[in-house]
Amino acid sequence: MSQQIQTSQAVSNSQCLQADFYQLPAASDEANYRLFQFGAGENHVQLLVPPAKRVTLFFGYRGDQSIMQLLLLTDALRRSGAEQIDLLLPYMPGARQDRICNVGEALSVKVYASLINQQQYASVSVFDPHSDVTAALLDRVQVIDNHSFVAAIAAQLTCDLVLVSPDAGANKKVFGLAKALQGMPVIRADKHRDVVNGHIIATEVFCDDLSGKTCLIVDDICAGGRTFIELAIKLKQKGAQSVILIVSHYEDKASESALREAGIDRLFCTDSLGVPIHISSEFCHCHAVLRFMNH
Ligand SMILES: O=P(O)(O)OC[C@H]1O[C@H](OP(=O)(O)OP(=O)(O)O)[C@H](O)[C@@H]1O
Repeated sequence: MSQQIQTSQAVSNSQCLQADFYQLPAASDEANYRLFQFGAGENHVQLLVPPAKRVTLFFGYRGDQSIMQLLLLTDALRRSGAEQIDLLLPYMPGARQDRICNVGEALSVKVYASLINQQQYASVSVFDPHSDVTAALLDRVQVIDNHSFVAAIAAQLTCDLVLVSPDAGANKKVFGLAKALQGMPVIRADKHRDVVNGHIIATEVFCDDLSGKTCLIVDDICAGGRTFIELAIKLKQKGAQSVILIVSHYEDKASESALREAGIDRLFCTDSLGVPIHISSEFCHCHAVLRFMNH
């Protein structure tokens, strides 16, 4: 009898420990739940099998509608018995809107963070958010830096590498990264942005000669790409042999020809915002973000 009890206890312990994995957007062969929209536009989620008590929920943000899907899926999981939900959040929405730049704006990052906090996740793991404000606002947060992502790329390159910090806001993170990469040299740069229209007015690189160097520009996100276009032009003017852009998040909006013409030779990103489709695979190498999220 005791063996029977031990066996059933062992099974129930392992069930307690084992977490089900859910992902949103759903995988093409998703069998755990279905998601659809009613005619008026509401999303609807239905679980097809009961979840384990512990669930790991990977949420790839795909616009604000996907936030609603996340809230519905979270609710469905809890109602069906999930007691502990750990959220993997490769991209924190609103992370760049971390301060009020113009009168009348919303503090977007706080709004998104409040919604996530209301879900009472056991933990929230965020990959390379724009600034420390994200970590300050989210409850039970774990920030996953870009070190292993950049290290995996740098390991494939045999040339004379330098890191380039594109602006003052990136300095702290890039110097931390340099330390993790056994003291790789850092070139600092800065840009001046008109906060009213978002245009970049000037870019400076604090270094004279980059002859023979392969410059790794490392930043959290490439949106329109103007930051990196202006910077790459300056780096090539200073003699850089090669310029490689490494961003954790890629919005898939920048023009490949504009990036190339400015002197960017390759782009590395993750699929935190989806696999880019408007850029060629010869130019852009996209890594699966889950690999770098300690999962
Ligand atoms: O591809 P782009 O359109 O040029 O945008 C990308 C840049 O924007 C963000 O910085 P941001 O200028 O918002 O930094 P800040 O918070 O320091 O103002 C990000 O960290 C990149 O540097």
